[in-house]
Amino acid sequence: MPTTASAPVIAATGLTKRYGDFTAVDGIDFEIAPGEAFGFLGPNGAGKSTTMRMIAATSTRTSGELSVLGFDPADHGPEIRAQLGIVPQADQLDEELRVIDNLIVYGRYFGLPLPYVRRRAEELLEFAQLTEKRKARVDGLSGGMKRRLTIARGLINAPKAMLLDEPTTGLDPQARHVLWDRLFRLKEEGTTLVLTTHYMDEAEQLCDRLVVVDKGAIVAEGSPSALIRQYSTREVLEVRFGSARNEEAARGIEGIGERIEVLPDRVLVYADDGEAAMSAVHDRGLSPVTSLVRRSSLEDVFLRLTGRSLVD
Ligand SMILES: Nc1ncnc2c1ncn2[C@@H]1O[C@H](COP(=O)(O)OP(=O)(O)OP(=O)(O)O)[C@@H](O)[C@H]1O
Repeated sequence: MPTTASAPVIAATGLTKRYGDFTAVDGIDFEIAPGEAFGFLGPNGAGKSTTMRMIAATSTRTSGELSVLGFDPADHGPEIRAQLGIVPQADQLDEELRVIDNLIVYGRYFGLPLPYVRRRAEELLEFAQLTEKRKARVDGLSGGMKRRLTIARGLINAPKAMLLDEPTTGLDPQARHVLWDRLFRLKEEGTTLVLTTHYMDEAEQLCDRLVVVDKGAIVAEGSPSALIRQYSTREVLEVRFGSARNEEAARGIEGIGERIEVLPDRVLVYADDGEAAMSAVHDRGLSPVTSLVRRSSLEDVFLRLTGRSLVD
């Protein structure tokens, strides 16, 4: 049955994917509302791409329930794919074709009429800030431009939801910001965005709500700010004593703030007031080589929940 305005765009219950004995996605539950920007945040291998492939009906689930735009992907793959915009992890552009022709050829796959596809392709080039490159061959574009073209291509069929698998992995900081700006605009226009990422800043920038995934399971769910409030302190003091001395120094810091994490290169002191924690460290006669106070982030949430960093 097609979806209604208030029904979730995507809903999963006990969604599971096994490859032989290995469970890549382990009974996850989530619901994504229309117009929401929803993220799967987790490290490499957490099962994010597998989940995206099940949503896009390009991989079958082993068990559980999944509804995408009101359809079951097991039976309605083509109907689902016709209404989704898909941005895979690796750009699959036709490198030898010109920029504009990549959009036109892709639009024709959907059986859309040529005059419509031509008009829409021009609009999307404008959106992707690639109008000046419309006649360039794809193999001459930068990584950021290729990503934007892949996003434009995913929008050719005016999708009800965009699936973006690690949209900015491999891009330099400036290209990431340009891309975030474009995705932010889509979000403002009300497009449902479903994205995977292992970058906490990307999740914080773009997601209204996210699930933190680890080893195929969801370990927490909420808005970025709610997750930070629930699982971390307001601020974090980062102190470095030199790699051989961090463990020993951490013992001297014990009792300051709410919690301490010792990483190979630094000690994190979780405290609502980071400056006060820094004074307390100095009062104990400890003098770190470097110290800084920052706000808590989703990286801290992940560390708290799993004991590991998002990016190795
Ligand atoms: N076709 C497959 N056969 C066997 N194992 C697979 C297959 N596809 C994925 N896996 C395994 O399932 C786990 C989850 O992979 P998945 O690609 O979904 O993770 P991910 O969170 O998207 O990470 P990445 O960003 O590295 O893609 C990994 O351990 C991966 O090796």
